[in-house]
Amino acid sequence: MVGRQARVGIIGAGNVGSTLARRILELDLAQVVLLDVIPGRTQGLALDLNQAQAISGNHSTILGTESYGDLAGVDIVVLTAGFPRKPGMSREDLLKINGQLVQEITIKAINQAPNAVLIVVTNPLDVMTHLAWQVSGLEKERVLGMAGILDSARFASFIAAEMGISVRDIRAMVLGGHGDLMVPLPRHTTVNGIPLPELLPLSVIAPLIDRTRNGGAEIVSFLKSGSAYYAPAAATAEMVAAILADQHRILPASVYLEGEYGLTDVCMGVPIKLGARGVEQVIELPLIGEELTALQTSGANIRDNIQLLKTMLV
Ligand SMILES: NC(=O)C1=CN([C@@H]2O[C@H](COP(=O)(O)OP(=O)(O)OC[C@H]3O[C@@H](n4cnc5c(N)ncnc54)[C@H](O)[C@@H]3O)[C@@H](O)[C@H]2O)C=CC1
Ligand SMILES: O=C([O-])CC(=O)C(=O)O
Repeated sequence: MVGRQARVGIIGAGNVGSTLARRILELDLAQVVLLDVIPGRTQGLALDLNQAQAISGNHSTILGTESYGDLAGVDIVVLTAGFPRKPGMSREDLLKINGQLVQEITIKAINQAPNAVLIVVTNPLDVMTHLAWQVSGLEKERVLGMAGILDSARFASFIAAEMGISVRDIRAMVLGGHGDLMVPLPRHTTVNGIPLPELLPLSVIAPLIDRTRNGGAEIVSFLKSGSAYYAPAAATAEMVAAILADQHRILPASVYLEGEYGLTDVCMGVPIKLGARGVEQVIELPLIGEELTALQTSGANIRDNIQLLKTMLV
C-alpha cells in the first residue's frame, strides 16, 4: 500500500460516528470520509477535525459529505447511522426503524466500495449485522458487528474497580448477542493469566456480570437522550486498526455463524481472528454445559429477531 493511505468511510455522524472519526484521526490510522443526511453537519465537523489535526501534527484528513459517491473505493465502511434508544427502551425496540435504514444504506455503500470490509455498529447489533451481510451480498468474512470488545471492556472496568487493580492486567471475555442475553465468561476472563474465579468468589462476580449485561442501559439512564459513544467508538477503532494493519488480533465480534457453537444462519459475538481480509477464523472455545447453553439461548433469541425483522421490512 505504498503511496496510498487507507480510507475509512463512516456513515452516520452522530455521537458514535463523529467520535470514531476523531479517534481514527488522532491515531493517524486512515483518511476518513464521514457521511450523514443532515445537510452541512459533516462538512462542519470535517473542518473542525482537520483544524485539530493541524494542532496534533497528524497527517490524516477527513472529508465530510452527503454523497455516497465519496465513499468510492474506501477500504472499510463503518455503519453507525441509526437511532439510539431512550431510557426504558430495549435495543430490539429499534429493530424496524434501524432495519429500514441499514437495508438502504448498506446497499448504497457497498455499491461504491464493493471490496470494503463492513463493520456494523447500529443496534440491535447482531440482527443489523445479519441484515447488512444479507443485503450486501458480501462473503461472510467481510461483515462484522462491533459489540464484544465494548462489552468485554465494560466487564473489565467493573472487575478492575471491584478488585482495586489496573484494568490493563484484565483480559475479559464477553460473547453472545449484544443484548440482555449477552454471555460474560468468568472462566475465560483472566487477571494477568489467572482465571477470575480463582481470585473472586462467584457471589462477587455475579453482580459484575449483571452490571455488564446492563452496561448500555445504565449509561442511557444517565444520559436520558442517546447512548454511550466514547467506549463504542474506541472499540470500533480497535477493529479498524486490526484490519488496516492486518494485525491478526483475537477479538470478540459479531459474525455470521455456520455451525460454530451449534448455531447456523445467525450473527452473534464470538472470538475471531481479525486481519486485513476481515474474519480469518472463528475460534471455538471449550465451553462447559451452562456456558454453551447460555450462548445458544442468546443465539436463538437473535434468530427470532431476524425472523421478526423479515416481517417488518418491505
Ligand atoms: N454496537 C454497539 O455496541 C453500539 C451501538 N450503538 C448504536 O449506534 C447507533 C448510532 O448511535 P449514536 O451515534 O449515539 O446516535 P446519534 O443519534 O448520535 O447519531 C446517528 C446519526 O445517524 C444519522 N443518520 C440517520 N439516518 C441516516 C441515513 N439514512 N444516512 C446517513 N446517516 C443517517 C443521523 O443524522 C445521526 O447523525 C444507534 O443505533 C445506537 O444504538 C451505539 C453504541 C454502541
Ligand atoms: O445501550 C445502547 O443502546 C447502546 C449500546 O449498544 C451500548 O452502549 O452498549
